[in-house]
Amino acid sequence: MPTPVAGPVQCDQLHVMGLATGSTPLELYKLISESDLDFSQASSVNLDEYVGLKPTDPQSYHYFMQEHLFDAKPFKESFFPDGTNPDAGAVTREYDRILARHPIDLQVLGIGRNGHIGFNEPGTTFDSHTHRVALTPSTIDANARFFDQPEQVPRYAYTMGIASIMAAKRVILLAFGKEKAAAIRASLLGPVTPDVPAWVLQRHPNVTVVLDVAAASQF
Ligand SMILES: N[C@@H]1[C@@H](O)[C@H](O)[C@@H](COP(=O)(O)O)O[C@@H]1O
Repeated sequence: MPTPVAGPVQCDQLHVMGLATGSTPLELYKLISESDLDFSQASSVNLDEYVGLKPTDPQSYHYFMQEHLFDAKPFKESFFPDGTNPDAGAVTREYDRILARHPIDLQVLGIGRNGHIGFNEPGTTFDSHTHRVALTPSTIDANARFFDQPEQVPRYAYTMGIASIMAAKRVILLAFGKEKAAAIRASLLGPVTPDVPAWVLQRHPNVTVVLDVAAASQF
């Protein structure tokens, strides 16, 4: 019988984790929080952040990550695009520099109902790096459930680009629920089109897709 290893488990292969927000990765973050995994020597980079929200704002993605993962599993360092800085050029250049210094070993991804990844909305070019986006009505509507009033949903966000996501060594795409089924089918089986940003993952050499039955219901 192998002797159980006591104490925290270092993830030797994971120096940099790319992290996503939204309801989809919540269960994953809960499992990690309750595990013996130790990320204190690893870095994290988040996909995106709303423009105009401070890290202390409960609706910010920074706050979300603190609450759902970092309080239980602190990383050595965690990065987000600076949502408080309205100078998009400065924010995106700085985040691209951070990403260049922190190549992602494993990127966690959810997917929007319209096939967006991060906040790369339909039509985003596959060679895009960090940029500022105007959120589509569909995304504003989908994310309104996290806000008291729909008009509180920020209209802009900073997001890693599609090329930034594709540079990750490995990707794990999670999708749960029937409202994701059409986007999943179009992404995994559909023809190439920037209208479904997640389609680009068909070109990535190392993607794991985790679906529940409802999200897989259109295969
Ligand atoms: N920027 C995030 C995405 O990274 C996330 O994948 C998507 C889906 O969210 P949910 O998992 O709540 O359906 O929401 C937001 O738009």
